[in-house]
Amino acid sequence: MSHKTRLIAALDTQSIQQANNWAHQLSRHVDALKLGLEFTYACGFEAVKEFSQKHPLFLDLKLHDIPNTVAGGLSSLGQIHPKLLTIHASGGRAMIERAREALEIAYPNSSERPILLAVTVLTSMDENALHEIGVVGSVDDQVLRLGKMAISSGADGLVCSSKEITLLRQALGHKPTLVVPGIRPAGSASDDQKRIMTPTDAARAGADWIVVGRPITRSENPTAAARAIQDELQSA
Ligand SMILES: O=c1ccn([C@@H]2O[C@H](COP(=O)(O)O)[C@@H](O)[C@H]2O)c(=O)[nH]1
Repeated sequence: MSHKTRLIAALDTQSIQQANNWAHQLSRHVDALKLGLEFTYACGFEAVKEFSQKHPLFLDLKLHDIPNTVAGGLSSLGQIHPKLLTIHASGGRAMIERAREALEIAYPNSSERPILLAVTVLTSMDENALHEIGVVGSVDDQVLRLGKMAISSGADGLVCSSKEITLLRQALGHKPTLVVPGIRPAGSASDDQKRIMTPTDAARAGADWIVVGRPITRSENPTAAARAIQDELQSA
């Protein structure tokens, strides 16, 4: 059986009404919806909680702090039941281990526990950006280093770009969930995303989930844009 790549639409907005409108238009055409910093800071956790009761949710808050604070943050998720959530791999082994422990306590039933994803290198960064923050070597080296460390520390999966999927699969096998933003349909204008691929190429590379924001939400017809991406994934 061929590998199925699932589609997440990123709803980056400060408006509950806008998020609900998009969810209404998109929920039959995508596999999950992503809320991140913009929605959470503007609309609050009650709004995130309500949303999570209606839709499969990827809660992308990318926690990055000392282990005790990250563990405390995850313990406070309470009634929110995201399907996937994120921390930064660069927070280090102790932070990831504590994040894992906190989730196991907060969600004792493993079938309800969110998939813990560690962000390797943001898809908006290229090699120059990495060098500027003092990382020597290639993006591939850094993704691989962080990816191996994060999985061995208890992360269930990684956020990476499509360009690193083959490398990560060779090193880590097929168990880790690979979630891939930086997706741009052919012909898209360039923007802040640096390590990009089309939906077709990401599916062929073996992404478990792709995350697509602006190509859907800024399109004149978000439903048609999501359906076109699903069609690409089906025929990849
Ligand atoms: O490395 C990363 C990690 C997370 N993201 C998030 O994905 C979406 C992508 O949105 P687009 O509009 O399709 O660029 C966005 O919410 C980011 O926060 C990422 O892009 N890269």
